[in-house]
Amino acid sequence: MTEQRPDTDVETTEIPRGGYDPSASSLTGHVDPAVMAELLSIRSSIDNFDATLVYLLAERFKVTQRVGFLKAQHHLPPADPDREAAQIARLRRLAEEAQLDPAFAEKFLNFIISEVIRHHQAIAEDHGQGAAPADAGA
Ligand SMILES: O=C(O)C(=O)C[C@]1(C(=O)O)C=C[C@@H](O)C=C1
Repeated sequence: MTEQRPDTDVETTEIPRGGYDPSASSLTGHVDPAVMAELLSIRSSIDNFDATLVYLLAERFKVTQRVGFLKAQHHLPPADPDREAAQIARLRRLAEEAQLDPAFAEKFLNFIISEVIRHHQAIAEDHGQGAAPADAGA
């Protein structure tokens, strides 16, 4: 027997759970309805990509948190500049192959890595040892 969902669970408006309105736009009323319909259709794909990015980033931060704990336990410095240089060179190459601006790929990776390093430093401080200097352990 299939379980009945309570009435309160049933979506009664066009705005889905979480209050997100995929049709929110400053262009409403200013654009031909057919153009608006095409725009909304393309935007639904953008929404899927953005959701995927969030999930991917969440998973990346989960694994880098493990690195943060490992580094803190073994008194290793939060940043590894040689590793970063290798990652950036690789991502720039991949970006070129994918017709993505390599400068953007580099900026994006640097942005993520600097946040990871901040997290590593916080983990190290929670372990009561503070952040190790960048060249320590080299
Ligand atoms: O691989 C590491 O050592 C990490 O700490 C992860 C990571 C990354 O986010 O990829 C972050 C900081 C380091 O400078 C290099 C790489």
